[in-house]
Amino acid sequence: MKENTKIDTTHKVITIRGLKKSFGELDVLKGVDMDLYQGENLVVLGRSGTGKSVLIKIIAGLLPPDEGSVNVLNHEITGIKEKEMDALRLKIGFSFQNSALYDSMTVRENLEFPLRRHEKGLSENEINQRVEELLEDVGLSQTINQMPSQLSGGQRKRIGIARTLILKPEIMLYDEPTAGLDPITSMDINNLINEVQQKFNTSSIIITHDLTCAKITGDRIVMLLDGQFQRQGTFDEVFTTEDERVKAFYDYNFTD
Ligand SMILES: Nc1ncnc2c1ncn2[C@@H]1O[C@H](COP(=O)(O)OP(=O)(O)OP(=O)(O)O)[C@@H](O)[C@H]1O
Repeated sequence: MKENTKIDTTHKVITIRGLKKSFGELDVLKGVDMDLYQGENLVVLGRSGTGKSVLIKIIAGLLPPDEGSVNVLNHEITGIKEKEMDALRLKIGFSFQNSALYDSMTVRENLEFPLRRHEKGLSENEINQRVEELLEDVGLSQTINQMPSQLSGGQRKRIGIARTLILKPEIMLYDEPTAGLDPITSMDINNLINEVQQKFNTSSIIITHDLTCAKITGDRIVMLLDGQFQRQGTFDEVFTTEDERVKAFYDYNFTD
């Protein structure tokens, strides 16, 4: 069970009602309702192809919903104007499954990049300070002048998350944060996700099929099955069920 989280259940940062999304004949999301509270880590679990990535791409304004309401930080994103969405996107940190660093840039340059692009008024001193502070926060100050090719997979992932954090997002979206990492490195990333929650007071959605990640990072878990959220609660609540689809997911996946 997680401790020390500062969740404000009176303040929703995302509210989704009746969200539907299809691709041609394929109905992926068939009426999803979801809330994300201020300061919460919400884990979305589901098998491959159930629409987890589609869900967070809709939240990030990268895919349009077909039906329903998606409210993010008090902006309804159905039919939102591109300019308003661009401004909103800056408050959403999206850590992609394969979020690649720029190979030809050092760690410092990788972290400077979003700042130079989106916060044009900053002095060189301020840029240096933001980069150095953030590297310290993610425990990788020593890598500042290294190239991505010189980092381990876990370090690259950490720097990728740091690059997302540098714009101080209010919401973090993590798409399969532990995919392709060994169990020890995965645990390192799980811990980082919790540290980010505590230090930056972000609200996060973590999509994963890694149950260890779900258990460690999730204040609340929702399970996407057949296009809808079928189970939600704490980790133990979600898996205390006779639903064979949920039990199968647990038995196959969990190694603790
Ligand atoms: N832009 C798109 N065009 C057509 N089909 C799409 C598109 N994006 C996603 N899909 C389909 O929607 C379904 C859900 O995809 P999604 O990537 O959300 O799955 P997922 O739950 O994230 O799976 P995984 O765990 O494998 O990443 C898949 O069948 C996928 O092929």
